[in-house]
Amino acid sequence: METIGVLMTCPPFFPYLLEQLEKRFTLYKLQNAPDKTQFINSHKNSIRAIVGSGGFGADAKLIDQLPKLEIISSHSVGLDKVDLPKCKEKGIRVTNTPDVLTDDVADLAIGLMLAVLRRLCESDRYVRSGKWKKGVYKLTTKFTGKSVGIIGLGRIGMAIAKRAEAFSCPISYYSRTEKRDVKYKYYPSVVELAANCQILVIACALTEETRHIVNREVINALGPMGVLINIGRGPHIDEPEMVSALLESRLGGAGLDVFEDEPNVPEQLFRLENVVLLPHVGTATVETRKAMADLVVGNLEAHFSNKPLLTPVV
Ligand SMILES: O=CC(=O)O
Repeated sequence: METIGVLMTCPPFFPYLLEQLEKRFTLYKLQNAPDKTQFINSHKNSIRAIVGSGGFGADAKLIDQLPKLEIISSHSVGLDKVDLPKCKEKGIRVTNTPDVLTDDVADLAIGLMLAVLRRLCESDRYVRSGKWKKGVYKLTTKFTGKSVGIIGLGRIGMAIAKRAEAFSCPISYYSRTEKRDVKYKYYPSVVELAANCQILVIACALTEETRHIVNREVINALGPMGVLINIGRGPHIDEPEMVSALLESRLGGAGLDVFEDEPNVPEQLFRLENVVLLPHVGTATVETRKAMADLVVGNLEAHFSNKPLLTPVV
């Protein structure tokens, strides 16, 4: 294969992906460039592909700057950082990494439910700080049997439902339309879903329609005993509203893997023990990140050898 220029818009965070790309392509690492505009200008005629991630994609401005761009291969399932309409308009192909990460993200959602209700992080801190020697730890809340409401019943939402069922949790969901072949209870609005579950999980894609899908009204419907879990994207939640609700005890707790302005997390949350905060690690296992990297590279190889893409979106 001739040497093809690939622009990596995400930080070179995963050595395996880097190695695989560098073996096959001429890699331009945008995050390492001191002057990004100048960097793009000097390489724009060589760049035929972009590799991005959940946090770093390609906006309309970047796409327009690259006259030879043919494909964007994202190391993520979420494509909210890629301007999809622009890609469609210009005939640029887009791929993501679905399926291989579903288990990890669903596992983490259940982990967050357990961590919030059973106070796993706080009780760990209790032992480490020596407080156990002075007295037993307080009682927590049972997880088994809690009703779980899922926003978005796609691949990840279904995998969460399956796991929660094993904990005898009644499952309900919200999605744009009711799913025909699903036995879980459907609510046509997120407020109704929140009012009828004890744990509300966000598992949908981030789009203009789902931005702030969890707003003040939804949070109030979930209520002071309710727990909010987010393994989707930060902007799914109106974050200041969630922070106020937690501070005012209008919301029972939260397990959050994602935030509106990562890696900045509202510091008021740091002192709340009913909140568990993770640094966007839903897919961050060695096994899954490798499988995602293989898909990123596989899609590029398929495209540049005129074969069908492995996981096309556009
Ligand atoms: O955030 C991770 C992903 O979209 O894969």
